[in-house]
Amino acid sequence: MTQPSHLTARPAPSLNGTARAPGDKSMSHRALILGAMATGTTEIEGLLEGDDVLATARAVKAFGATVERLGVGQWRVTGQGGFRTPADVIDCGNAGTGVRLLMGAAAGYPITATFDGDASLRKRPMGRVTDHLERMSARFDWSGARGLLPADLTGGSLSAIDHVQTVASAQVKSAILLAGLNAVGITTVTEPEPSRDHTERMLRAFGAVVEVETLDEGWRVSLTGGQALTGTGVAVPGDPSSAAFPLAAALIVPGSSVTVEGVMLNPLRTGLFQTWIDMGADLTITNRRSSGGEEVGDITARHSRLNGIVVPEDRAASMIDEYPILAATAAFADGATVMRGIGEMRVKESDRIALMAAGLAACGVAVEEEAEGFTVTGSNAVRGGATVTTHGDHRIAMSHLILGLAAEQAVTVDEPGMIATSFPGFVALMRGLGADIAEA
Ligand SMILES: O=C(O)C1=C[C@@H](OP(=O)(O)O)[C@@H](O)[C@H](O)C1
Ligand SMILES: C=C(OP(=O)(O)O)C(=O)O
Repeated sequence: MTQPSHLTARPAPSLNGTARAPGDKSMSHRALILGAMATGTTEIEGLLEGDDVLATARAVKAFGATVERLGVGQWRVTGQGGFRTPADVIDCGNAGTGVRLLMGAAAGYPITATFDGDASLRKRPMGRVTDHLERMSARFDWSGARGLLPADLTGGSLSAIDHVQTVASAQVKSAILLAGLNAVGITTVTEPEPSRDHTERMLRAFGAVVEVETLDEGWRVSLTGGQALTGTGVAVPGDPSSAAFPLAAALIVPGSSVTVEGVMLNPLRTGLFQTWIDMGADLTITNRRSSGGEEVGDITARHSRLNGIVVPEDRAASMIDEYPILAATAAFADGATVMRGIGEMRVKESDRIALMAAGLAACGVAVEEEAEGFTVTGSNAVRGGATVTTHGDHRIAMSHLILGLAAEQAVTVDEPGMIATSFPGFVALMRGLGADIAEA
């Protein structure tokens, strides 16, 4: 199927209805990778069938696991208790999580592998992971610039390290812990604020012992090397980072009420929802339950008058992927929404601070960019009427399309095919709620 070159969102009268969030991307990558490292069978339900995760599924198959798709979101991974040298380059596509976690996992085995990705992934810093894997004795050779893909790994014979992070990163933490599983000694990662803990939780579900110590600031996670994983069942709940888009639309389009069911409520992922509540959003969570080792619930958002706030900087790790959509909703708030301490946004699929600032400004929104953040001053009438360059970043595309639903004039985005990396059903889901999003 050919992808449209552009998508346009037109002002919507109101959005109403109930939808289900797609499976969580972070957990989907981890379920496939741990399933492949384990011995035995891992049955996964609710796997996100987005391009990022499908690249990881192909990667773990290349590393020797048997990977079967049993039905929609239902996958079976049969692991060999280790990785073997793959025949081809491991192409992780657009996925930072995929490549960094796979590098960590693969580093623990006596194999070689070449990792690569698309043009965006080739620009993202890998040294934040590979420098530490090298300290553990893995070797990386770079055919181009050091620290940028493609990279050739020679793994095996690792020693544990004690790593103290200055910026919380679940990808760095996870890569080191996955390598640490096959290292000699106790591997420890200390974070200034806790980042998402799906790796730790899932490792325990696969039978590993992972210790967590709460510190005055942040926490310390450790595991002893030489632990074997055993395949298990994984139920992947809905992705809060994707649920954010239809919920945002409901908050800013007058007359709207939207419920998203089955959203994961891990407290290390819900910073955006708390921030919206702090801004005065009418957001209610019902039907809280436990599923697959995570709390999930149904979230209803109704159109709300939002007030700008200063977002606490120590919340950044719990909503790092959500600042683009927060900025889009802040464009409709009374006053300024100040977002700081988020320099990490500049090294995602794009420089998200620069692209949000440019896209919002093109839509007539007052925005001030800083080195490590930005401030959006809202208004109850956002002009829209722009074509926004996304640099192939799914969250930049979706955030501007949502803004277009509530603006005075339509908003168009380029490279909309990239939305499928994290949210392949985005357009259909939004149309089901009454949104007018179509090929430009
Ligand atoms: O571990 C993960 O699944 C993720 C961690 C975050 O990245 P960092 O670890 O770089 O903060 C986040 O931005 C990414 O989308 C998913
Ligand atoms: C940053 C993201 O993903 P990744 O780092 O896996 O590419 C994201 O999904 O917003």
